[in-house]
Amino acid sequence: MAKSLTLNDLNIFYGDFHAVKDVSLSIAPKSVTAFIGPSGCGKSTVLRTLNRMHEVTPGAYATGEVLLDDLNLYAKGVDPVGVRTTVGMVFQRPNPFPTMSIRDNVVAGLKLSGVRDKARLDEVAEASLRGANLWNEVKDRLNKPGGDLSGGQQQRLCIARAIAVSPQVLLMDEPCSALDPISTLAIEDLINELKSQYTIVIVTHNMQQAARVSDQTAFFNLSATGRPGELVEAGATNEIFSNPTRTETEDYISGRFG
Ligand SMILES: Nc1ncnc2c1ncn2[C@@H]1O[C@H](COP(=O)(O)OP(=O)(O)OP(=O)(O)O)[C@@H](O)[C@H]1O
Repeated sequence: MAKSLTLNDLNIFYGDFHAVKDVSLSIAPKSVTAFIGPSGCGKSTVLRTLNRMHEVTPGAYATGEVLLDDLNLYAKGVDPVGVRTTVGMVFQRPNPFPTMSIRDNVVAGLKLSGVRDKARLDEVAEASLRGANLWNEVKDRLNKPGGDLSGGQQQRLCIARAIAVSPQVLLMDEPCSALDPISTLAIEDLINELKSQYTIVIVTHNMQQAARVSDQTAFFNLSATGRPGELVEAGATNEIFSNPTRTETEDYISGRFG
């Protein structure tokens, strides 16, 4: 079941460095939200706090709340490993285990959590590969290494791996930046299909991509180097692109800076 995310007064730090300031944002279930903004404004940092990946960096921490429906992911007693299963992540560069088979790549998370039944693993591998629009291309070579696939196929394999553990939210950090235009369109089509089941948040530098795939756009900026990044405005993507409230949003979207 896809869930909502609510960020309340989120402040994010790397040791002494205040990287992102006072972010409050609501993300509806089964929607796609795009994070846009110039380099260094904190898009990836905010994304990583949504599944507690951020705190893997030594000295990094966040204050405020991230609610998954009603559950505060930062409440005492919440297991960050469990959070990362519920809120899955796909990275900029496809990162399958290169020598592991395609099938085993998809079910790696399930195996780690103790599932051993072969029929069950085969079933999840097929469903996840179908869900990632990769099944037809790989069904005859499931035992070949994941590293043999093209870049676009590897990224869809990583999406299959992320959905195999039945997450409620999918985070994508510039998932197309290492891909050619045709593979990029395949991933965008896939995002459109996945949002019927998952809540999706995507960081992108590509304005057309944000306009094509997202329902909501959040524009981040920073007032000067060394200052924390801030959420300037968020709203329905067609509004943000056609009629932004703030001049800096308009300047960024129209390519006047960033
Ligand atoms: N591991 C880290 N340790 C210390 N500072 C970091 C770390 N990761 C990011 N930062 C700093 O936090 C700020 C926000 O970085 P972040 O990568 O989130 O920005 P971004 O908007 O995603 O940038 P880009 O579009 O270039 O990927 C930057 O000043 C960056 O240097």
